[in-house]
Amino acid sequence: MDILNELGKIGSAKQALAVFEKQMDTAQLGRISSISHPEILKRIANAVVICNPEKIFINTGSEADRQFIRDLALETGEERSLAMENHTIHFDLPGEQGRIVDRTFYIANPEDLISSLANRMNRETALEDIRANMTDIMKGKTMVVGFYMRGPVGARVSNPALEITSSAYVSHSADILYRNAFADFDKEVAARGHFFTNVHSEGLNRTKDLPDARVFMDLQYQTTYSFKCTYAGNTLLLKKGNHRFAVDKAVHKNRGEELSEHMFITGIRGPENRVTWFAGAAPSGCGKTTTAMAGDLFVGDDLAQMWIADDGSIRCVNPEAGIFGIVEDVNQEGDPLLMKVLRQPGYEVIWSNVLIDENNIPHWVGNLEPSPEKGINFQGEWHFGKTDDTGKPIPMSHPNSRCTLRSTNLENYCPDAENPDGVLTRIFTYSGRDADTMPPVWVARDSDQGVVIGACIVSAATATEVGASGVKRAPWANAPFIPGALGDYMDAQFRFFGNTKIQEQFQPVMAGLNYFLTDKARGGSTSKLLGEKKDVKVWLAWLERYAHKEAGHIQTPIGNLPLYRDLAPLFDKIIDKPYPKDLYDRQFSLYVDHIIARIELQEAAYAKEKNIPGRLFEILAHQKEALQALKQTKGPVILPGDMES
Ligand SMILES: Nc1nc2c(ncn2[C@@H]2O[C@H](COP(=O)(O)OP(=O)(O)O)[C@@H](O)[C@H]2O)c(=O)[nH]1
Ligand SMILES: C=C(OP(=O)(O)O)C(=O)O
Ligand SMILES: [Mn+2]
Repeated sequence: MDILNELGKIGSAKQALAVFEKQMDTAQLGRISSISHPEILKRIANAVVICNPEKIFINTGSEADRQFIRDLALETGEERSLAMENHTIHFDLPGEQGRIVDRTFYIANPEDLISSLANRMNRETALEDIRANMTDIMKGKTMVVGFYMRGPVGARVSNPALEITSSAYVSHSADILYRNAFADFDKEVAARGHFFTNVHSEGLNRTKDLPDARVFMDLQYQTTYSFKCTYAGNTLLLKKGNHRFAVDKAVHKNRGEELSEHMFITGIRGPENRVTWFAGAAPSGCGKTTTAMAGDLFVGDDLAQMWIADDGSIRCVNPEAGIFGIVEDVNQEGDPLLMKVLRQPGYEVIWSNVLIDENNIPHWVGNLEPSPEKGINFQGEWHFGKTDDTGKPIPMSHPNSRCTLRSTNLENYCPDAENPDGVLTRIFTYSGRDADTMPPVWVARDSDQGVVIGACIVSAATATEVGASGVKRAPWANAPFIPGALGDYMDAQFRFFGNTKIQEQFQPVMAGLNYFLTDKARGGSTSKLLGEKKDVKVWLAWLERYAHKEAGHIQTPIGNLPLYRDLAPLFDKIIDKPYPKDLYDRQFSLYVDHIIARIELQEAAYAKEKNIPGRLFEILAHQKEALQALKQTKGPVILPGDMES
């Protein structure tokens, strides 16, 4: 039972056109008449019948249409203009500053296998919930219908998707973050035989309605429903809602041939101007944007869809075309290229949940600029020293404050982002907020070990999820977006990276990265990090040299570690920074008991899941055994030099 159709009852293109004739003016009717695919017309018409908007706007992606949407966002009060031309501020309710994981559900039939890490709701219950909340929800509002491609037009893994929303902020964001494909949409849908549908309304946008807010994903009908919320992670379901559909497709339809990952895509220039492409996973708020921006050639900062091309190489495309990035700690020191877009004129930026001062200038925590004493932020009036109900100081900006901007505005933007053949990707990284265990970089000896690195990411919670806390497992940094069983997803990883179609010269180099190791965990007394943001460039450069067999390594039970004599010159040349040997020793010593505890944590957790490939347990057992043997001879803390052969 398709909920959209069940509630809207529009079963044919003819009925859909009758709805449009009744509800649209001639200009909009003219626009929709260029769409002929009956399924597209039906889904839009059903959404119209259910939500009952006062007006409908078909967004063709023209400059005039973009301007209409920008103006609408100001008119509805969802956005407000700032001092810098083309900059606006949007605030989400204080209680909805991140993804509302507890109110996010997969719509499932009893027989459907849904990830043990996700919420499910049966179809009948979801139907009633959507009926109760979305009927007439757009009364008095303008519904904007947008037609997008998630990925370059013509790319093998790109997916067409509709974004239907009463929020001008959401459609404004969609137009910055995705490729408007109104002109190609009909053709692309016909060629691919599918498209995704997203229906959203913020409703009355009141705190008291937040308990009723929902994010639903219907895998069977590739449709999302979102209501009574505004945060883009909950509402712009072209992003994580449709990412879940793409993951499902990669795992269940094209297993071993395709993957859909929570990864940045960036290129590093190595010696003689060669370009080596990276894709890397990190949980939300753990460094994807930062790493993508550290690259010389930017393609994406959050999502990657990949496939094995006919030449036996792995190709990646970004389903998105912009950044919805965290601004906390973004500053001139660590992020000069992002700062240019944020602080210099000439770019379009939607800010969210930062502090706006009396001169209409945005400010945020960690910008290393002088801070105002007062202003307006995510919780209303703010002044320095203001505390919440519990007496805790309220920060100037919410830790999940964001900026929304187009990739083409970035100085390191690479036009290959639009290449339907993707970028030939050699290096895959996995990272999390790991304060005390893993070194800054280590490389798997083969693809199976690489898959295990991804499976074993552990990370501290961030402000990107409402109510999250503690240190948790974060498999592939993609777990929140894996609809089905983890065992199937893992099997897809082994089959993809181990696919015999991948040619020898294109074999993936798979590595762990950790930017968050602390001084305290390595014998110091402070919680300061043992590195800084700009070091990211060095870790990437070292991996680049390693992939081209121009850097040596130390073999260890967890994988290969860099040599001091390769790193020190890279620190000097790339970021002009001394790299003392004792810092290297602290960063790359193996704290064996910590690592073994991590392995045991993974073994215990995966033992509880069904159908986990045995390969994972073999590799973990082997690592544990080798670590125990090493501990016998070298002790519990092993200097990298003590493992050199
Ligand atoms: N100190 C430090 N902070 C980092 C580093 N990488 C990311 N961050 C901070 O961690 C937060 C999240 O990073 P971001 O790259 O936006 O994460 P994403 O959500 O995965 O894209 C931001 O506040 C960054 O400034 C790093 O290498 N060092
Ligand atoms: C908005 C998101 O992206 P990011 O990984 O940048 O936090 C998210 O995953 O919720
Ligand atoms: Mn990000």
